[in-house]
Amino acid sequence: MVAISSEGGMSIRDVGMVYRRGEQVTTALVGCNLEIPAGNWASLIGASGCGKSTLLRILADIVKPTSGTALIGGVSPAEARAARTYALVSQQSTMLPWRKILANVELGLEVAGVDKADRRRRAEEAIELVGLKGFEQAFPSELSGGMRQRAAIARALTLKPRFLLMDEPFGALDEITREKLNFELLRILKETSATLLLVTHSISEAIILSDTVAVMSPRPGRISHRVEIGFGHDRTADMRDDPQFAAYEAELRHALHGPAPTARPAVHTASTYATA
Ligand SMILES: Nc1ncnc2c1ncn2[C@@H]1O[C@H](COP(=O)(O)OP(=O)(O)OP(=O)(O)O)[C@@H](O)[C@H]1O
Repeated sequence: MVAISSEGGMSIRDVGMVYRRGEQVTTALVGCNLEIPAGNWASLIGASGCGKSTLLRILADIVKPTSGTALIGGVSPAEARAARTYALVSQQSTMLPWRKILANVELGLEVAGVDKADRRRRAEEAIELVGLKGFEQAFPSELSGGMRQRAAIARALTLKPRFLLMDEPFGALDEITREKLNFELLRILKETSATLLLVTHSISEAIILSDTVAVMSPRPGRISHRVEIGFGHDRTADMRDDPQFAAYEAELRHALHGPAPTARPAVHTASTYATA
């Protein structure tokens, strides 16, 4: 059973987004609705350009919706940003190349004005949580892509965010590293009780990391389908062997691409079976 706290989760209500650049007008989102209770994990999947990142950027207060309301912990994204209740991790999360990993992980705390001893302690804790202990004094260029992404997650975790907004955080990684980080993220989510909204192109990643997978229709994007993933929060790699996992995959594939083409029935004629 998934514990749901009463603190307030994330809420997207009737959100629309129109981008205007000179003459060019792009309707990215229309009438989007999504409720993510506190402590729950949700993913957004959908065709390229359907507005997944736009929804995430609205919650992260990077862009303002042209209509509707977004709430994060019961307050506007701007208020949540000021209160530092959420952290954003994206595929392009960058590490400053001239700073060692520890100093990079401390960066958010430094900007927040946290004193040196406290930020060192919290950065070390986060580094341990993501499994990078021993690499505090390495430069980003000395780490693999997966390790750098873990460092980006550690940096996000130092602020102890109640909400994690993740935009294709593992998109640039190979399959094996990606799966490993999926399960590390699950452990971290359980330990921190954070509420997650993840954008991903991977159906299996969405199932592994979510209580709810929201499917978006092609542009203009809206939430067209939702699948509740009933695996609870005690998940192990074995979940992929559960027949229910395949059923969720099929349902999501169907929601994304329509029904799978049925194989053309083989036509057997007398000559098919003719023997010489
Ligand atoms: N800053 C912007 N100015 C103008 N148009 C934009 C801007 N950002 C996104 N768009 C447009 O809005 C639509 C949705 O883009 P968005 O990046 O949200 O989609 P997405 O589903 O995240 O795509 P992908 O899966 O390819 O990353 C696209 O048509 C895109 O061109």
